[in-house]
Amino acid sequence: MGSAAVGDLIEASSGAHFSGFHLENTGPSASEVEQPTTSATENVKQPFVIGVAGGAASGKTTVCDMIIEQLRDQRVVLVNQDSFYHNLTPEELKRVHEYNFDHPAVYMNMDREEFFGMSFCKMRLLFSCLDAFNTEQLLCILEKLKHGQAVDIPKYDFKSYKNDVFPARRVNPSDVIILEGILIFHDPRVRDSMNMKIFVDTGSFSLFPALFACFLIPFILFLLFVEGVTLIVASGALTVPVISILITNIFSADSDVRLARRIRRDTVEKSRDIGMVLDQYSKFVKPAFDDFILPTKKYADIIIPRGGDNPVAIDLIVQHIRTKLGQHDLCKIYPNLYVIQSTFQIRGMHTLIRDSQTTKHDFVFYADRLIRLVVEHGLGHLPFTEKQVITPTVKPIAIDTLWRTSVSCGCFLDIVFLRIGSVYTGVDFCKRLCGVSVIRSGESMENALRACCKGIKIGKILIHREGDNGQQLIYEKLPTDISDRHVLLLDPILGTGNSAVQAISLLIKKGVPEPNIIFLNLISAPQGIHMVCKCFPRVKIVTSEIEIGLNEDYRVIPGMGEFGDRYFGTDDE
Ligand SMILES: Nc1nc2c(ncn2[C@@H]2O[C@H](COP(=O)(O)OP(=O)(O)OP(=O)(O)O)[C@@H](O)[C@H]2O)c(=O)[nH]1
Ligand SMILES: O=P(O)(O)OC[C@H]1O[C@H](OP(=O)(O)OP(=O)(O)O)[C@H](O)[C@@H]1O
Ligand SMILES: O=c1cc[nH]c(=O)[nH]1
Repeated sequence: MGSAAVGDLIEASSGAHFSGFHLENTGPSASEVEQPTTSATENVKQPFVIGVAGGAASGKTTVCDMIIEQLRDQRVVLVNQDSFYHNLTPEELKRVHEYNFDHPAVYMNMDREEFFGMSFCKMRLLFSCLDAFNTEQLLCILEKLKHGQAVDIPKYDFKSYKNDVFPARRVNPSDVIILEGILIFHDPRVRDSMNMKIFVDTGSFSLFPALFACFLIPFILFLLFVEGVTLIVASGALTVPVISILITNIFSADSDVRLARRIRRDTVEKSRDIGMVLDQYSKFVKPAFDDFILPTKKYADIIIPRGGDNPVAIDLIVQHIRTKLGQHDLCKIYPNLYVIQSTFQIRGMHTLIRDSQTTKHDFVFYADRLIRLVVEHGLGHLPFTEKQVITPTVKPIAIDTLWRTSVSCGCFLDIVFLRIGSVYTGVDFCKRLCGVSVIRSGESMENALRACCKGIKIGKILIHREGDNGQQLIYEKLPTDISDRHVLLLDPILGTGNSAVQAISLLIKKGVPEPNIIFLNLISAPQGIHMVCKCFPRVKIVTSEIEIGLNEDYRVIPGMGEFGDRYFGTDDE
Protein backbone atom coordinates (compact mmCIF):
# COMPACT_ATOMS: atom_id res chain seq x y z
CA MET A 1 0.00 0.00 0.00
CA GLY A 2 1.37 3.43 -0.99
CA SER A 3 1.94 5.94 1.72
CA ALA A 4 -0.81 8.19 0.38
CA ALA A 5 -3.29 5.35 0.69
CA VAL A 6 -2.19 4.72 4.26
CA GLY A 7 -2.65 8.38 4.92
CA ASP A 8 -6.15 8.32 3.48
CA LEU A 9 -7.06 5.29 5.53
CA ILE A 10 -5.87 6.82 8.72
CA GLU A 11 -7.48 10.14 7.95
CA ALA A 12 -10.76 8.37 7.31
CA SER A 13 -10.64 6.40 10.53
CA SER A 14 -9.57 9.31 12.66
CA GLY A 15 -12.41 11.75 12.11
CA ALA A 16 -11.80 14.86 14.13
CA HIS A 17 -9.13 13.03 16.06
CA PHE A 18 -6.46 13.33 13.38
CA SER A 19 -2.86 13.67 14.25
CA GLY A 20 0.76 13.89 13.19
CA PHE A 21 0.86 11.33 10.43
CA HIS A 22 3.41 12.55 7.95
CA LEU A 23 3.76 11.37 4.42
CA GLU A 24 6.87 13.30 3.59
CA ASN A 25 10.15 11.67 4.36
CA THR A 26 11.41 13.83 7.17
CA GLY A 27 14.81 12.38 7.77
CA PRO A 28 17.03 9.44 7.06
CA SER A 29 16.26 6.28 8.93
CA ALA A 30 18.66 4.94 11.51
CA SER A 31 19.97 2.44 8.99
CA GLU A 32 20.78 5.26 6.55
CA VAL A 33 23.03 7.03 9.00
CA GLU A 34 26.39 7.70 7.52
CA GLN A 35 28.69 5.31 9.36
CA PRO A 36 32.09 6.62 10.28
CA THR A 37 35.13 4.58 9.34
CA THR A 38 35.93 1.66 11.58
CA SER A 39 39.14 3.15 12.88
CA ALA A 40 37.31 6.30 13.98
CA THR A 41 34.51 4.27 15.55
CA GLU A 42 36.89 2.02 17.42
CA ASN A 43 38.38 4.97 19.25
CA VAL A 44 35.00 6.36 20.34
CA LYS A 45 34.14 5.54 23.91
CA GLN A 46 30.49 4.53 24.06
CA PRO A 47 28.46 7.21 25.81
CA PHE A 48 26.18 6.34 28.70
CA VAL A 49 22.58 6.85 27.54
CA ILE A 50 19.91 7.73 30.10
CA GLY A 51 16.19 7.87 29.30
CA VAL A 52 13.93 10.07 31.43
CA ALA A 53 10.19 9.54 30.90
CA GLY A 54 7.09 10.61 32.82
CA GLY A 55 3.84 12.46 32.29
CA ALA A 56 3.76 16.01 30.97
CA ALA A 57 4.79 18.46 33.70
CA SER A 58 5.91 15.66 36.00
CA GLY A 59 9.27 17.30 36.63
CA LYS A 60 11.42 15.53 34.05
CA THR A 61 13.24 18.74 33.19
CA THR A 62 14.09 19.35 36.86
CA VAL A 63 15.40 15.80 37.26
CA CYS A 64 17.54 16.18 34.12
CA ASP A 65 18.86 19.57 35.27
CA MET A 66 19.83 18.10 38.63
CA ILE A 67 21.68 15.20 37.01
CA ILE A 68 23.48 17.58 34.64
CA GLU A 69 24.40 19.89 37.50
CA GLN A 70 25.94 17.03 39.49
CA LEU A 71 27.78 15.73 36.43
CA ARG A 72 29.14 19.15 35.50
CA ASP A 73 32.67 17.76 35.29
CA GLN A 74 31.49 15.43 32.49
CA ARG A 75 30.44 16.12 28.94
CA VAL A 76 26.67 15.71 29.10
CA VAL A 77 24.15 16.37 26.35
CA LEU A 78 20.40 16.66 26.85
CA VAL A 79 18.17 15.63 23.96
CA ASN A 80 14.48 16.48 24.42
CA GLN A 81 11.87 14.47 22.61
CA ASP A 82 10.02 17.81 22.15
CA SER A 83 12.67 18.78 19.58
CA PHE A 84 11.37 16.04 17.35
CA TYR A 85 7.75 17.16 17.07
CA HIS A 86 6.70 17.12 13.42
CA ASN A 87 6.21 20.37 11.57
CA LEU A 88 2.44 20.74 11.29
CA THR A 89 1.03 20.87 7.76
CA PRO A 90 -1.20 23.87 6.82
CA GLU A 91 -4.25 21.63 7.19
CA GLU A 92 -3.17 20.46 10.65
CA LEU A 93 -2.47 24.05 11.62
CA LYS A 94 -6.03 25.06 10.74
CA ARG A 95 -7.35 22.46 13.18
CA VAL A 96 -4.53 22.62 15.70
CA HIS A 97 -6.88 22.21 18.66
CA GLU A 98 -7.67 18.75 17.27
CA TYR A 99 -4.04 17.77 16.91
CA ASN A 100 -2.79 15.20 19.39
CA PHE A 101 0.70 16.17 20.57
CA ASP A 102 0.79 13.25 22.99
CA HIS A 103 0.38 10.36 20.63
CA PRO A 104 3.09 7.83 19.86
CA ALA A 105 3.59 5.84 16.66
CA VAL A 106 1.42 2.80 16.05
CA TYR A 107 4.32 0.63 16.88
CA MET A 108 3.56 -2.97 17.53
CA ASN A 109 5.78 -3.20 20.51
CA MET A 110 3.22 -5.14 22.45
CA ASP A 111 2.97 -8.85 22.73
CA ARG A 112 -0.08 -10.80 21.47
CA GLU A 113 -1.72 -10.91 24.88
CA GLU A 114 -1.34 -7.18 25.34
CA PHE A 115 -2.69 -6.51 21.83
CA PHE A 116 -5.78 -8.67 22.17
CA GLY A 117 -6.34 -7.50 25.73
CA MET A 118 -6.61 -3.84 24.63
CA SER A 119 -9.85 -2.07 25.42
CA PHE A 120 -11.96 -0.86 22.52
CA CYS A 121 -11.27 2.75 23.55
CA LYS A 122 -7.54 2.20 23.58
CA MET A 123 -7.63 0.47 20.19
CA ARG A 124 -9.67 3.32 18.74
CA LEU A 125 -7.26 5.85 20.19
CA LEU A 126 -4.28 3.92 18.93
CA PHE A 127 -5.46 3.73 15.34
CA SER A 128 -7.09 7.13 15.18
CA CYS A 129 -3.85 9.04 15.27
CA LEU A 130 -0.19 8.50 14.56
CA ASP A 131 3.18 9.53 15.85
CA ALA A 132 3.43 13.13 16.99
CA PHE A 133 7.21 12.71 17.04
CA ASN A 134 9.72 12.14 14.27
CA THR A 135 11.29 9.13 15.96
CA GLU A 136 13.38 8.22 12.89
CA GLN A 137 15.15 11.56 13.12
CA LEU A 138 15.71 11.09 16.85
CA LEU A 139 17.23 7.65 16.20
CA CYS A 140 19.44 9.05 13.47
CA ILE A 141 20.78 11.79 15.76
CA LEU A 142 21.29 9.35 18.60
CA GLU A 143 23.24 7.00 16.34
CA LYS A 144 25.53 9.81 15.21
CA LEU A 145 26.18 10.95 18.77
CA LYS A 146 27.00 7.38 19.78
CA HIS A 147 29.52 7.26 16.95
CA GLY A 148 31.23 10.38 18.17
CA GLN A 149 29.81 12.77 15.57
CA ALA A 150 28.50 16.28 16.25
CA VAL A 151 24.81 16.75 15.40
CA ASP A 152 22.28 19.53 14.86
CA ILE A 153 19.20 19.15 17.04
CA PRO A 154 16.10 21.04 15.88
CA LYS A 155 14.48 23.55 18.20
CA TYR A 156 10.69 23.21 18.18
CA ASP A 157 8.66 26.40 18.37
CA PHE A 158 5.53 25.83 20.43
CA LYS A 159 3.98 29.01 19.02
CA SER A 160 4.25 28.34 15.30
CA TYR A 161 4.26 24.51 15.66
CA LYS A 162 7.36 24.35 13.44
CA ASN A 163 10.84 23.00 14.09
CA ASP A 164 12.63 25.15 11.53
CA VAL A 165 11.86 28.62 12.86
CA PHE A 166 14.85 28.74 15.19
CA PRO A 167 18.36 27.67 14.23
CA ALA A 168 19.18 24.08 15.22
CA ARG A 169 21.32 23.51 18.31
CA ARG A 170 24.82 22.18 17.52
CA VAL A 171 25.71 19.39 19.92
CA ASN A 172 29.09 17.72 20.30
CA PRO A 173 29.60 14.06 21.15
CA SER A 174 29.48 13.50 24.90
CA ASP A 175 30.16 10.99 27.66
CA VAL A 176 26.54 11.03 28.80
CA ILE A 177 23.44 11.45 26.64
CA ILE A 178 20.13 12.16 28.38
CA LEU A 179 17.00 11.49 26.33
CA GLU A 180 13.98 13.13 27.92
CA GLY A 181 10.34 13.07 26.92
CA ILE A 182 6.86 11.85 27.70
CA LEU A 183 7.05 8.92 25.27
CA ILE A 184 10.76 8.30 25.19
CA PHE A 185 10.27 4.66 26.36
CA HIS A 186 7.59 3.96 23.79
CA ASP A 187 9.68 2.93 20.79
CA PRO A 188 11.69 -0.22 21.58
CA ARG A 189 14.55 0.93 19.34
CA VAL A 190 15.03 4.09 21.40
CA ARG A 191 14.45 2.18 24.62
CA ASP A 192 17.02 -0.47 23.77
CA SER A 193 19.67 2.16 23.21
CA MET A 194 19.41 3.25 26.84
CA ASN A 195 21.76 2.14 29.59
CA MET A 196 19.48 3.46 32.32
CA LYS A 197 15.76 4.22 32.27
CA ILE A 198 14.21 6.61 34.77
CA PHE A 199 10.48 7.28 35.20
CA VAL A 200 9.52 10.45 37.02
CA ASP A 201 6.43 10.20 39.22
CA THR A 202 4.75 13.19 40.78
CA GLY A 203 2.69 11.57 43.50
CA SER A 204 3.58 13.15 46.81
CA PHE A 205 3.36 12.21 50.45
CA SER A 206 1.93 14.97 52.59
CA LEU A 207 3.11 15.10 56.18
CA PHE A 208 0.32 17.23 57.67
CA PRO A 209 -2.61 14.88 57.00
CA ALA A 210 -0.38 11.98 58.00
CA LEU A 211 0.31 13.54 61.40
CA PHE A 212 -3.32 14.55 61.71
CA ALA A 213 -4.31 10.94 61.05
CA CYS A 214 -1.93 9.72 63.77
CA PHE A 215 -3.86 11.74 66.37
CA LEU A 216 -7.40 11.69 65.06
CA ILE A 217 -7.80 7.98 64.44
CA PRO A 218 -6.70 6.92 67.99
CA PHE A 219 -9.04 9.62 69.34
CA ILE A 220 -12.02 8.20 67.43
CA LEU A 221 -11.11 4.71 68.63
CA PHE A 222 -10.90 6.04 72.18
CA LEU A 223 -14.44 7.46 71.87
CA LEU A 224 -15.64 4.14 70.49
CA PHE A 225 -14.24 1.90 73.18
CA VAL A 226 -14.04 4.07 76.28
CA GLU A 227 -16.95 6.46 76.16
CA GLY A 228 -19.61 3.82 75.71
CA VAL A 229 -22.31 2.75 73.34
CA THR A 230 -24.02 6.14 72.89
CA LEU A 231 -21.09 7.44 70.97
CA ILE A 232 -20.57 4.34 68.86
CA VAL A 233 -22.95 5.36 66.10
CA ALA A 234 -21.72 8.94 65.82
CA SER A 235 -18.02 8.12 65.96
CA GLY A 236 -18.39 5.09 63.70
CA ALA A 237 -20.12 7.25 61.12
CA LEU A 238 -17.26 9.76 61.34
CA THR A 239 -14.49 7.22 61.00
CA VAL A 240 -15.14 6.04 57.44
CA PRO A 241 -15.23 9.43 55.68
CA VAL A 242 -12.39 10.85 57.77
CA ILE A 243 -10.10 7.92 56.98
CA SER A 244 -10.93 8.01 53.29
CA ILE A 245 -10.35 11.79 53.05
CA LEU A 246 -7.08 11.46 54.90
CA ILE A 247 -5.82 8.65 52.70
CA THR A 248 -6.58 10.56 49.51
CA ASN A 249 -4.87 13.64 50.92
CA ILE A 250 -1.83 11.85 52.23
CA PHE A 251 -1.07 10.52 48.77
CA SER A 252 -2.05 13.42 46.55
CA ALA A 253 -2.72 12.15 43.04
CA ASP A 254 0.01 12.27 40.45
CA SER A 255 -2.32 13.48 37.70
CA ASP A 256 -3.72 16.35 39.84
CA VAL A 257 -0.26 17.68 40.51
CA ARG A 258 0.66 17.46 36.84
CA LEU A 259 -2.57 19.08 35.70
CA ALA A 260 -2.14 21.96 38.12
CA ARG A 261 1.45 22.51 36.95
CA ARG A 262 0.43 22.25 33.34
CA ILE A 263 -2.38 24.81 33.69
CA ARG A 264 -0.02 27.23 35.38
CA ARG A 265 2.74 26.71 32.81
CA ASP A 266 0.54 26.84 29.70
CA THR A 267 -1.46 29.87 30.81
CA VAL A 268 1.42 31.85 32.35
CA GLU A 269 4.42 30.84 30.23
CA LYS A 270 2.77 30.02 26.92
CA SER A 271 -0.12 32.55 27.25
CA ARG A 272 -2.66 29.88 26.33
CA ASP A 273 -6.34 30.08 27.06
CA ILE A 274 -7.32 28.02 30.13
CA GLY A 275 -10.33 26.54 28.31
CA MET A 276 -8.08 25.23 25.56
CA VAL A 277 -5.59 23.86 28.06
CA LEU A 278 -8.30 21.92 29.87
CA ASP A 279 -9.84 20.77 26.61
CA GLN A 280 -6.47 19.51 25.34
CA TYR A 281 -5.86 17.84 28.68
CA SER A 282 -9.11 15.89 28.80
CA LYS A 283 -9.13 15.04 25.10
CA PHE A 284 -5.51 14.06 24.53
CA VAL A 285 -3.10 14.49 27.42
CA LYS A 286 -4.90 12.42 30.05
CA PRO A 287 -5.95 9.54 27.75
CA ALA A 288 -2.44 9.40 26.29
CA PHE A 289 -0.93 9.35 29.77
CA ASP A 290 -3.17 6.48 30.85
CA ASP A 291 -2.83 4.52 27.63
CA PHE A 292 0.72 5.12 26.47
CA ILE A 293 2.91 6.88 29.02
CA LEU A 294 1.95 5.07 32.22
CA PRO A 295 2.30 1.62 30.61
CA THR A 296 5.95 2.45 29.78
CA LYS A 297 6.67 2.80 33.50
CA LYS A 298 7.25 -0.95 33.59
CA TYR A 299 10.39 -0.49 31.48
CA ALA A 300 11.97 1.85 34.02
CA ASP A 301 14.97 0.72 36.06
CA ILE A 302 14.30 3.49 38.55
CA ILE A 303 11.07 5.26 39.44
CA ILE A 304 11.63 8.62 41.11
CA PRO A 305 8.79 9.65 43.39
CA ARG A 306 8.42 13.42 43.92
CA GLY A 307 10.52 14.17 40.82
CA GLY A 308 12.95 17.01 41.43
CA ASP A 309 12.14 17.02 45.16
CA ASN A 310 14.17 13.88 45.62
CA PRO A 311 17.88 14.74 45.86
CA VAL A 312 18.71 11.34 47.40
CA ALA A 313 17.48 9.54 44.27
CA ILE A 314 19.45 11.94 42.06
CA ASP A 315 22.63 11.32 44.13
CA LEU A 316 22.24 7.57 43.75
CA ILE A 317 21.64 7.89 40.01
CA VAL A 318 24.71 10.09 39.56
CA GLN A 319 26.87 7.69 41.58
CA HIS A 320 25.72 4.83 39.37
CA ILE A 321 26.49 6.80 36.20
CA ARG A 322 29.98 7.60 37.46
CA THR A 323 30.62 3.96 38.29
CA LYS A 324 29.44 2.92 34.82
CA LEU A 325 31.62 5.55 33.19
CA GLY A 326 34.52 3.94 35.03
CA GLN A 327 35.05 7.21 36.82
CA HIS A 328 34.51 6.22 40.38
CA ASP A 329 34.40 9.25 42.48
CA LEU A 330 38.08 9.13 43.39
CA CYS A 331 37.54 11.83 46.00
CA LYS A 332 35.26 9.41 47.84
CA ILE A 333 37.91 6.66 47.68
CA TYR A 334 40.81 8.91 48.70
CA PRO A 335 40.01 11.53 51.32
CA ASN A 336 43.42 13.14 50.67
CA LEU A 337 42.46 14.00 47.06
CA TYR A 338 40.93 17.44 46.40
CA VAL A 339 39.53 18.49 43.04
CA ILE A 340 38.80 22.20 42.84
CA GLN A 341 35.12 22.97 42.35
CA SER A 342 34.46 23.06 38.62
CA THR A 343 32.72 26.10 37.17
CA PHE A 344 32.05 27.05 33.56
CA GLN A 345 34.83 29.62 33.91
CA ILE A 346 37.29 26.87 34.87
CA ARG A 347 36.03 24.56 32.14
CA GLY A 348 36.38 27.41 29.66
CA MET A 349 40.05 27.83 30.60
CA HIS A 350 40.61 24.08 30.35
CA THR A 351 38.96 24.09 26.92
CA LEU A 352 41.45 26.70 25.77
CA ILE A 353 44.62 25.08 27.08
CA ARG A 354 43.62 21.65 25.82
CA ASP A 355 42.84 22.92 22.31
CA SER A 356 45.75 22.00 20.02
CA GLN A 357 45.06 25.18 18.01
CA THR A 358 45.64 27.51 20.95
CA THR A 359 48.66 29.79 20.50
CA LYS A 360 51.60 29.64 22.90
CA HIS A 361 50.70 33.06 24.26
CA ASP A 362 47.13 32.03 25.10
CA PHE A 363 48.27 28.66 26.44
CA VAL A 364 50.60 30.38 28.92
CA PHE A 365 47.97 32.98 29.84
CA TYR A 366 45.21 30.48 30.66
CA ALA A 367 47.55 27.88 32.18
CA ASP A 368 48.82 30.62 34.51
CA ARG A 369 45.28 31.53 35.55
CA LEU A 370 44.42 27.92 36.31
CA ILE A 371 47.71 27.36 38.15
CA ARG A 372 46.96 30.37 40.32
CA LEU A 373 43.60 28.86 41.28
CA VAL A 374 45.21 25.52 42.14
CA VAL A 375 47.90 27.24 44.22
CA GLU A 376 45.33 29.33 46.14
CA HIS A 377 43.28 26.20 46.77
CA GLY A 378 46.36 24.27 47.91
CA LEU A 379 47.30 27.00 50.39
CA GLY A 380 43.89 26.52 51.94
CA HIS A 381 45.01 23.06 53.09
CA LEU A 382 47.88 24.39 55.20
CA PRO A 383 47.45 24.48 58.97
CA PHE A 384 46.55 27.80 60.58
CA THR A 385 46.31 29.35 64.01
CA GLU A 386 43.53 31.59 65.19
CA LYS A 387 44.33 35.29 65.30
CA GLN A 388 42.41 38.39 66.37
CA VAL A 389 43.09 41.81 64.90
CA ILE A 390 41.66 45.28 65.53
CA THR A 391 40.18 46.87 62.43
CA PRO A 392 40.32 50.67 61.84
CA THR A 393 36.51 50.89 62.18
CA VAL A 394 35.38 52.27 65.56
CA LYS A 395 32.89 50.05 67.27
CA PRO A 396 29.85 51.51 69.04
CA ILE A 397 30.10 51.47 72.86
CA ALA A 398 26.92 51.02 74.88
CA ILE A 399 26.25 54.20 76.92
CA ASP A 400 25.90 52.34 80.26
CA THR A 401 29.29 50.64 79.70
CA LEU A 402 30.75 54.06 79.06
CA TRP A 403 29.20 55.49 82.24
CA ARG A 404 30.26 52.56 84.44
CA THR A 405 33.82 52.61 83.07
CA SER A 406 34.18 56.36 83.46
CA VAL A 407 32.85 56.34 87.05
CA SER A 408 35.01 53.40 88.16
CA CYS A 409 38.14 54.78 86.50
CA GLY A 410 37.44 58.44 87.05
CA CYS A 411 38.42 59.14 83.49
CA PHE A 412 35.21 60.11 81.71
CA LEU A 413 36.85 62.44 79.23
CA ASP A 414 39.47 59.86 78.25
CA ILE A 415 36.79 57.31 77.44
CA VAL A 416 34.67 59.76 75.45
CA PHE A 417 37.55 60.59 73.17
CA LEU A 418 39.03 57.10 73.01
CA ARG A 419 38.36 55.56 69.60
CA ILE A 420 38.26 51.79 69.93
CA GLY A 421 38.51 49.71 66.73
CA SER A 422 36.42 46.59 66.11
CA VAL A 423 37.71 43.05 66.58
CA TYR A 424 38.03 40.65 63.68
CA THR A 425 38.64 37.02 64.56
CA GLY A 426 40.57 35.36 61.78
CA VAL A 427 43.49 33.06 61.19
CA ASP A 428 47.22 33.38 60.82
CA PHE A 429 48.96 31.79 57.81
CA CYS A 430 51.33 28.91 58.34
CA LYS A 431 54.83 30.43 58.38
CA ARG A 432 57.30 27.67 57.57
CA LEU A 433 56.60 26.90 53.96
CA CYS A 434 58.55 26.03 50.85
CA GLY A 435 57.79 25.18 47.25
CA VAL A 436 59.51 22.39 45.33
CA SER A 437 59.13 22.30 41.58
CA VAL A 438 59.71 19.26 39.41
CA ILE A 439 61.88 20.50 36.53
CA ARG A 440 60.85 21.64 33.98
CA SER A 441 57.05 21.82 33.81
CA GLY A 442 56.76 22.36 37.55
CA GLU A 443 58.74 25.59 37.19
CA SER A 444 55.72 27.08 35.39
CA MET A 445 53.96 27.06 38.77
CA GLU A 446 56.65 28.94 40.71
CA ASN A 447 55.45 32.45 39.78
CA ALA A 448 51.93 31.77 41.01
CA LEU A 449 53.32 30.47 44.31
CA ARG A 450 55.64 33.48 44.68
CA ALA A 451 52.73 35.82 43.92
CA CYS A 452 50.69 34.25 46.73
CA CYS A 453 53.46 33.73 49.32
CA LYS A 454 55.86 36.64 49.37
CA GLY A 455 59.51 35.58 49.63
CA ILE A 456 58.77 31.84 49.73
CA LYS A 457 61.80 29.53 49.38
CA ILE A 458 61.70 27.29 46.33
CA GLY A 459 63.68 24.11 45.78
CA LYS A 460 63.97 22.00 42.63
CA ILE A 461 64.03 18.36 41.65
CA LEU A 462 64.96 16.99 38.21
CA ILE A 463 63.72 13.55 37.31
CA HIS A 464 64.78 11.92 34.10
CA ARG A 465 61.75 10.26 32.57
CA GLU A 466 61.87 7.48 30.03
CA GLY A 467 58.68 5.65 29.07
CA ASP A 468 56.50 4.81 32.03
CA ASN A 469 59.01 3.54 34.54
CA GLY A 470 62.47 4.70 33.55
CA GLN A 471 62.36 7.47 36.16
CA GLN A 472 65.68 8.42 37.58
CA LEU A 473 66.41 11.24 39.99
CA ILE A 474 69.32 13.23 38.63
CA TYR A 475 69.32 16.55 40.44
CA GLU A 476 67.98 18.12 43.60
CA LYS A 477 68.44 21.45 45.29
CA LEU A 478 66.32 21.81 48.41
CA PRO A 479 66.39 24.20 51.42
CA THR A 480 68.56 22.68 54.17
CA ASP A 481 65.80 23.09 56.77
CA ILE A 482 63.16 21.49 54.50
CA SER A 483 62.23 18.92 57.17
CA ASP A 484 60.78 21.76 59.29
CA ARG A 485 58.66 23.14 56.50
CA HIS A 486 55.36 22.38 54.86
CA VAL A 487 56.14 21.58 51.23
CA LEU A 488 54.05 22.53 48.20
CA LEU A 489 55.23 20.14 45.48
CA LEU A 490 54.65 21.64 42.03
CA ASP A 491 54.11 19.70 38.79
CA PRO A 492 51.20 20.46 36.39
CA ILE A 493 50.81 16.86 35.14
CA LEU A 494 50.23 13.68 37.12
CA GLY A 495 50.37 10.83 34.60
CA THR A 496 51.52 7.36 35.62
CA GLY A 497 52.50 8.79 38.99
CA ASN A 498 56.11 7.62 38.73
CA SER A 499 57.65 11.11 38.76
CA ALA A 500 55.47 12.18 41.67
CA VAL A 501 56.37 9.06 43.68
CA GLN A 502 60.08 9.69 43.05
CA ALA A 503 59.76 13.33 44.13
CA ILE A 504 57.71 12.56 47.25
CA SER A 505 60.07 9.72 48.26
CA LEU A 506 62.98 12.16 48.10
CA LEU A 507 61.15 14.71 50.27
CA ILE A 508 60.35 12.03 52.85
CA LYS A 509 63.99 10.89 52.78
CA LYS A 510 64.97 14.49 53.54
CA GLY A 511 62.83 14.31 56.66
CA VAL A 512 59.62 16.04 55.51
CA PRO A 513 56.69 14.34 57.30
CA GLU A 514 54.21 12.85 54.79
CA PRO A 515 51.23 14.94 56.02
CA ASN A 516 53.31 18.11 55.45
CA ILE A 517 53.42 17.56 51.68
CA ILE A 518 50.77 19.04 49.36
CA PHE A 519 51.11 18.03 45.72
CA LEU A 520 49.65 20.66 43.38
CA ASN A 521 48.88 19.87 39.76
CA LEU A 522 46.62 20.97 36.92
CA ILE A 523 45.49 17.58 35.62
CA SER A 524 45.68 14.08 37.03
CA ALA A 525 45.21 10.69 35.42
CA PRO A 526 43.35 8.17 37.63
CA GLN A 527 46.37 5.82 37.38
CA GLY A 528 48.65 8.47 38.89
CA ILE A 529 46.15 9.23 41.64
CA HIS A 530 45.89 5.55 42.59
CA MET A 531 49.66 5.22 42.65
CA VAL A 532 50.40 8.31 44.75
CA CYS A 533 47.47 7.76 47.13
CA LYS A 534 48.39 4.11 47.69
CA CYS A 535 52.09 4.86 48.32
CA PHE A 536 51.51 8.02 50.36
CA PRO A 537 47.98 8.07 51.79
CA ARG A 538 48.72 11.14 53.89
CA VAL A 539 50.08 13.37 51.13
CA LYS A 540 47.37 15.77 49.92
CA ILE A 541 46.80 16.05 46.17
CA VAL A 542 45.11 19.17 44.82
CA THR A 543 44.17 19.14 41.15
CA SER A 544 41.82 21.03 38.85
CA GLU A 545 40.59 18.14 36.70
CA ILE A 546 40.73 14.34 36.68
CA GLU A 547 41.36 12.84 33.26
CA ILE A 548 40.01 9.76 31.51
CA GLY A 549 43.30 7.83 31.55
CA LEU A 550 46.57 7.27 29.73
CA ASN A 551 47.31 6.34 26.13
CA GLU A 552 49.75 3.67 24.98
CA ASP A 553 52.63 6.20 25.31
CA TYR A 554 51.63 6.89 28.93
CA ARG A 555 50.40 10.37 27.96
CA VAL A 556 47.38 11.71 29.76
CA ILE A 557 44.15 11.68 27.72
CA PRO A 558 42.41 13.87 26.76
CA GLY A 559 45.30 15.82 28.35
CA MET A 560 46.91 18.85 26.79
CA GLY A 561 49.91 17.36 25.00
CA GLU A 562 53.46 18.03 26.20
CA PHE A 563 52.89 20.69 28.81
CA GLY A 564 56.54 21.79 29.04
CA ASP A 565 56.90 22.17 25.29
CA ARG A 566 53.70 24.18 24.97
CA TYR A 567 54.41 26.39 27.98
CA PHE A 568 58.07 27.10 27.23
CA GLY A 569 57.58 27.16 23.44
CA THR A 570 59.94 24.30 22.67
CA ASP A 571 57.58 22.28 20.48
CA ASP A 572 58.63 21.67 16.87
CA GLU A 573 56.31 24.16 15.14
N1 LIG B 1 -0.79 23.06 23.24
C1 LIG B 1 0.33 22.50 22.78
N2 LIG B 1 0.87 21.55 23.52
C2 LIG B 1 1.97 20.98 23.06
C3 LIG B 1 2.55 21.37 21.83
N3 LIG B 1 3.63 20.65 21.65
C4 LIG B 1 3.73 19.86 22.72
N4 LIG B 1 2.75 20.03 23.57
C5 LIG B 1 2.55 19.35 24.85
O1 LIG B 1 3.81 19.27 25.51
C6 LIG B 1 3.86 18.09 26.29
C7 LIG B 1 5.25 17.48 26.15
O2 LIG B 1 6.13 18.18 26.96
P1 LIG B 1 6.69 17.54 28.33
O3 LIG B 1 7.43 16.30 28.07
O4 LIG B 1 5.67 17.60 29.37
O5 LIG B 1 7.79 18.48 28.67
P2 LIG B 1 8.12 19.18 29.97
O6 LIG B 1 7.28 20.39 29.96
O7 LIG B 1 9.57 19.38 29.91
O8 LIG B 1 7.72 18.23 31.16
P3 LIG B 1 8.37 18.24 32.59
O9 LIG B 1 9.80 18.50 32.43
O10 LIG B 1 8.10 16.88 33.12
O11 LIG B 1 7.73 19.31 33.39
C8 LIG B 1 2.80 17.15 25.73
O12 LIG B 1 1.91 16.82 26.74
C9 LIG B 1 2.08 17.95 24.64
O13 LIG B 1 0.70 17.89 24.79
C10 LIG B 1 1.95 22.40 21.09
O14 LIG B 1 2.45 22.82 20.06
N5 LIG B 1 0.82 22.91 21.59
O1 LIG C 1 53.24 10.82 36.10
P1 LIG C 1 54.25 10.60 35.06
O2 LIG C 1 53.89 9.54 34.08
O3 LIG C 1 55.60 10.41 35.64
O4 LIG C 1 54.30 11.93 34.16
C1 LIG C 1 54.35 13.20 34.69
C2 LIG C 1 55.62 13.90 34.38
O5 LIG C 1 55.67 14.17 33.00
C3 LIG C 1 55.85 15.56 32.78
O6 LIG C 1 57.13 15.88 32.63
P2 LIG C 1 57.89 15.57 31.27
O7 LIG C 1 58.60 14.25 31.39
O8 LIG C 1 56.97 15.70 30.13
O9 LIG C 1 59.05 16.64 31.22
P3 LIG C 1 59.07 18.23 31.12
O10 LIG C 1 58.41 18.76 32.32
O11 LIG C 1 60.52 18.55 31.10
O12 LIG C 1 58.37 18.69 29.86
C4 LIG C 1 55.25 16.17 34.02
O13 LIG C 1 55.69 17.48 34.21
C5 LIG C 1 55.63 15.22 35.09
O14 LIG C 1 56.85 15.51 35.66
O1 LIG D 1 50.35 13.83 28.92
C1 LIG D 1 51.43 14.16 29.41
C2 LIG D 1 52.19 13.30 30.22
C3 LIG D 1 53.35 13.77 30.73
N1 LIG D 1 53.73 15.01 30.43
C4 LIG D 1 53.01 15.86 29.67
O2 LIG D 1 53.39 17.01 29.44
N2 LIG D 1 51.86 15.40 29.18
